[in-house]
Amino acid sequence: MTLKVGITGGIGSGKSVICQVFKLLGAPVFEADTWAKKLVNSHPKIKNGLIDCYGPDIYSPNGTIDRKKLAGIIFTDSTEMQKVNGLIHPVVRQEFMTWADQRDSPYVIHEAAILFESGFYKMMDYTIVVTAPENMRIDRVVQRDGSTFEAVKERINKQWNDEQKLKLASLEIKNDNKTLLIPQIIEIDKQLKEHGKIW
Ligand SMILES: CC(C)(COP(=O)(O)OP(=O)(O)OC[C@H]1O[C@@H](n2cnc3c(N)ncnc32)[C@H](O)[C@@H]1O)[C@@H](O)C(=O)NCCC(=O)NCCS
Ligand SMILES: Nc1ncnc2c1ncn2[C@@H]1O[C@H](COP(=O)(O)OP(=O)(O)OP(=O)(O)O)[C@@H](O)[C@H]1O
Repeated sequence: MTLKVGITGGIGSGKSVICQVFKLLGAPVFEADTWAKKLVNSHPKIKNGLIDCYGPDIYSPNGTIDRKKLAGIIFTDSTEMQKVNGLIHPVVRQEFMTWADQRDSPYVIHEAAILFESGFYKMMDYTIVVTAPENMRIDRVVQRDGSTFEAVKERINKQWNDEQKLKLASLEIKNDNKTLLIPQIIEIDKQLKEHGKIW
């Protein structure tokens, strides 16, 4: 049976970098956010649902989502966010299950920024939280995206904190520039491949 391993972490924690290493070790990685963004533009159930809620102008004339409009709706009103997530998440979940069933690998990775918040974690055999000190995360995102300190801080304030995530997680990967990163990843990969479990 293919094990399902969920990886999450706050903005700038290093989820994507770590998933790249898992990919190099041969693990298939499902990037939930990338899939969700693709499905918003292509899946009839989501498209019809969003149009029913917000009118046809939520899509541009070429059929792609108006990101600014949707972001304006969901990031200012948590009820609307729940409604939109209620349309998107069941479809992403279904796509993930189908995708995972088709992979020939001892384990697969599900990378999601909101693994716990969305309840996706319940479908995983193991969950990993990537952690790093807040200031380091902010510095990384400022460097990566050219965002301001304040803008990153605002995002952080809207996400669950590490303590909340770690309470539900099976494991932590420390990406704090103090603990060696690659050996932590190699050890998890080895446990999964050789023993079909993480400790
Ligand atoms: C709402 C959209 C158009 C906003 O685009 P924009 O480029 O302004 O922002 P971006 O994509 O960088 O997201 C900003 C941050 O919000 C988080 N976020 C995005 N969508 C959601 C959501 N539905 N629920 C909670 N957090 C979300 C992202 O993880 C990220 O940290 C876009 O994020 C989108 O299409 N979201 C739907 C995809 C989705 O639900 N992703 C969540 C993971 S399954
Ligand atoms: N150990 C590290 N050493 C140096 N740079 C790092 C390290 N980990 C991550 N980075 C850099 O920090 C930035 C943030 O990392 P990454 O994009 O992987 O984070 P993320 O958790 O996926 O963020 P987001 O939630 O915003 O998608 C990237 O530019 C990445 O290259």
